[in-house]
Amino acid sequence: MTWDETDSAASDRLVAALADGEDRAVEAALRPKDLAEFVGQERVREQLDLVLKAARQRGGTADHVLLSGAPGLGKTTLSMIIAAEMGAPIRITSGPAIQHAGDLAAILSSLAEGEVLFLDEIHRMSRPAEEMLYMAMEDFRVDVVVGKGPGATAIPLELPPFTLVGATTRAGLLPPPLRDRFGFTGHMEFYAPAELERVLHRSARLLDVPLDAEGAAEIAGRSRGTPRIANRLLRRVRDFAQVKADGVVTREVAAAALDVYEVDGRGLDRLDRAVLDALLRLFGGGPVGLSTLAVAVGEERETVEEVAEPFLVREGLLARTPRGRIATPAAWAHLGLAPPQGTGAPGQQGLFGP
Ligand SMILES: Nc1ncnc2c1ncn2[C@@H]1O[C@H](COP(=O)(O)OP(=O)(O)OP(=O)(O)O)[C@@H](O)[C@H]1O
Ligand SMILES: [Mg+2]
Repeated sequence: MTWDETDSAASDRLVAALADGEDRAVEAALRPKDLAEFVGQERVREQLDLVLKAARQRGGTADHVLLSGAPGLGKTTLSMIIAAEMGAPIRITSGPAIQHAGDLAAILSSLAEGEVLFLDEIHRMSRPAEEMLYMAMEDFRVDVVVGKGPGATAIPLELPPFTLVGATTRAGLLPPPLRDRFGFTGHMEFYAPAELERVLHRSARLLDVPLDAEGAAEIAGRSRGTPRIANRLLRRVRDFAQVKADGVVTREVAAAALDVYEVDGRGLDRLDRAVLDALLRLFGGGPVGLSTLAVAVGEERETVEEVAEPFLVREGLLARTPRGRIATPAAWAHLGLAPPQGTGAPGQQGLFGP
């Protein structure tokens, strides 16, 4: 099971990073339309701005762009911005949608000059399609194979210059020859709270939700560094503000709403807290094996490992060690528990300083 699949299995979570049905319905409306409107990612934005400006000055087509980063950080949004900034049309497809090289040939041969081809989940393309893509990216040419067996012939087909924008949540899975053919790679980072506050104010304006500065800060702190999650939490808080308060999203309203949805002050949900709680209360902070921990929480091993742990590790609450999972001092503090006397649980001595 891949990380993407487990995350989608758990995508009913309010803090899931992958898009759910409601997200897809509203995201188009919330997408920034140009680079200036795109919040954060300063480095990627600045570099991309140069790439696009230079291409425009030359009157040519922009280099191929690879965007990598966790779900919900703005890869699709940025691909559309690239097309808009170039004044070019965009064609959208994805790795899993391209089963055969012929599917890709059909798309490539119908591109207009300068068109942006957005290839989402590019790491999930089939091998033959990938090989066809190498040549298309480099030489703007494909070989279309006609016929079968010994009589088969390859007919070269010239393509108009186009810009490939590839997106991937797992850049490490891309074969190097593919990665090397991108002129520019932008790695998207998780967003700082102040950036998420800007995303939230912008979305609130578009959705006509009265949101004050402290309300935005409260939601931002619970959004796991991810604009998609911030926008989703904003919608739930809006419901609460409308039904239980006077419609205005203040710090109190946001906190009360997200407490109802069991998303805590740091963005942990019920599953995340259950894992930490078991680790601390039942196993004294560890080390404990993954399987044992999963049984204690009543979840599958994979769910704990792929769904809950990545964020806990990122937050510095849990560490994976060869001897098992251990809680950090921050985990004890977060659940309001006192660590065992001394330097921590057996086996943890010296791991976190004196
Ligand atoms: N920098 C940003 N500024 C404002 N809003 C953003 C930004 N990045 C993302 N968003 C918002 O977050 C939502 C999710 O972004 P997007 O769909 O581009 O993510 P993604 O990286 O393509 O995710 P996935 O990996 O699941 O395809 C969009 O609705 C968009 O409005
Ligand atoms: Mg996307």
